[in-house]
Amino acid sequence: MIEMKGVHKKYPNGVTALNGINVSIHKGEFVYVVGPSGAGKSTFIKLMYREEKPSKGSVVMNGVDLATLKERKVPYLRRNVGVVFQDFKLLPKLTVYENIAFALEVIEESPKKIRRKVMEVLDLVKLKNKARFLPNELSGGEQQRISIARAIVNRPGLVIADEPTGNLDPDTSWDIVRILEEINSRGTTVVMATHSKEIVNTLKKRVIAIESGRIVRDELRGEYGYES
Ligand SMILES: Nc1ncnc2c1ncn2[C@@H]1O[C@H](COP(=O)(O)OP(=O)(O)OP(=O)(O)O)[C@@H](O)[C@H]1O
Repeated sequence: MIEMKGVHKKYPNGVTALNGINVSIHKGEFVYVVGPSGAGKSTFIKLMYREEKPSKGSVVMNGVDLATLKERKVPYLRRNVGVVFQDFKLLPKLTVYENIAFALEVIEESPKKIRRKVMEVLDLVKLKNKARFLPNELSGGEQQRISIARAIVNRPGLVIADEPTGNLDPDTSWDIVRILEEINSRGTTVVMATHSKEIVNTLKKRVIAIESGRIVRDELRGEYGYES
């Protein structure tokens, strides 16, 4: 599904964030990306939805090289990739329903289909009863569940989550990870950057550890491997 070969990323300020990444992630996998602060995890993730381009090397997703993908084709890529952020990034003036529907309106789905799909994902994250609420009327965990609903409403093949539990307490974090597991069990590939030792060591999945821009460990059913 995603193959990176010889990937380097140097930012315009001269910082080298990735320094020779070679990795394949297959359809249906659940992958944790771990490593110290500043190691390059977010940069690694940003390459997968073309938020950043590599300075060198290739990032191929389903046969398409994102390094050379034309700007006007990026929206097509993004339909197949749902992204979840640490700080939710919901639009504050839109209701929960509208935040999710927005992702479908831009691809010109019919109103009937939009309604069905939004209610389906709200059901999955167990927040149907909050459809008319504004984001700031929800708890952090609920906001993150909405942002996951928004990420999956187009049924993407890949969901990327960059520290999705970073702003949440442990119990709420578990709710979020369980939802990501559920999505993964239905066939969606999930890549999640995290600093949560507890989650990584409890739910054994593939672990890719990045340090100073390099993959230093890549294990199936791996451990977090840092003090926390
Ligand atoms: N837009 C940018 N411009 C310049 N340097 C950047 C940019 N984004 C990240 N960096 C630098 O690249 C390096 C890797 O950053 P990155 O955010 O990928 O690390 P990270 O592993 O996700 O860290 P954290 O766990 O703290 O989120 C850091 O030195 C960072 O300062």
